[in-house]
Amino acid sequence: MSIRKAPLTRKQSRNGTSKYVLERCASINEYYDIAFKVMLLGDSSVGKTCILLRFKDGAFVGGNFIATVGIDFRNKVVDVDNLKVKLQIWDTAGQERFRSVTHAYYRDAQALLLLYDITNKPSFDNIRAWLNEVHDYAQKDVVIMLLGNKSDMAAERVVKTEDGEKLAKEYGVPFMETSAKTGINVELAFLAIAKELKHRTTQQPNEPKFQLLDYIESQKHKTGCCSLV
Ligand SMILES: Nc1nc2c(ncn2[C@@H]2O[C@H](COP(=O)(O)OP(=O)(O)OP(=O)(O)O)[C@@H](O)[C@H]2O)c(=O)[nH]1
Repeated sequence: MSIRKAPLTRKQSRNGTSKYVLERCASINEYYDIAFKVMLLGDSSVGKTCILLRFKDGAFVGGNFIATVGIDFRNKVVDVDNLKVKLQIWDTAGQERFRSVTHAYYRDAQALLLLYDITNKPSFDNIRAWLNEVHDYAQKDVVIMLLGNKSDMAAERVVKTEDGEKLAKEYGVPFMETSAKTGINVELAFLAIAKELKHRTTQQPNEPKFQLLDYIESQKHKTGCCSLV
């Protein structure tokens, strides 16, 4: 196995924004062109681990709930416009007692997926507190996406789709409802993030900016009226 191109890696600039430079990859075992770090955040039991495992392995690992201790990660390489994009996805513990551990990782993340559970109102109400943490600890130009998970549990829903949309609009971030159980919108969420990060990195000055919200909308129309929510 060989590396097709030198991967791009992030360099932190003084004003807190990130820049990417071409660097030779040391390992010959990793077949990718660009690598990004993505973090999953949200209250305990909203489904962060299940969303990650659904994306990584294409399966729902439900059943007994085992809370994440500290932090864990998985890699997945996806194709974006003929480039191999490696997403290193950090799964954080939602429990309060691990917060100081996870804060240390925010700074390295280029994207954050912020989850709540549509059957758990406090997990939605806490999104504002999570966004405050993001503001305090993450890079200024970090890509954020809001996900309302467990959309398969319609009978137990307590957070309306419109409330998720409204909150996302208020903060200017994309929003989708997902289900780690059925898999709906899980791949799309990660692919949209990968596309956004790839375009930010490789965009030429004369190229039009990639529109993340428009991309998500267009995928929604491709796959039917309600596939994103
Ligand atoms: N029905 C349904 N159940 C889900 C879904 N996602 C997760 N669950 C269940 O919710 C519980 C918690 O899921 P986890 O993925 O472990 O939650 P977490 O956010 O990683 O929790 P912490 O590790 O404590 O932060 C488990 O019992 C899962 O089976 C989903 O989309 N639908």
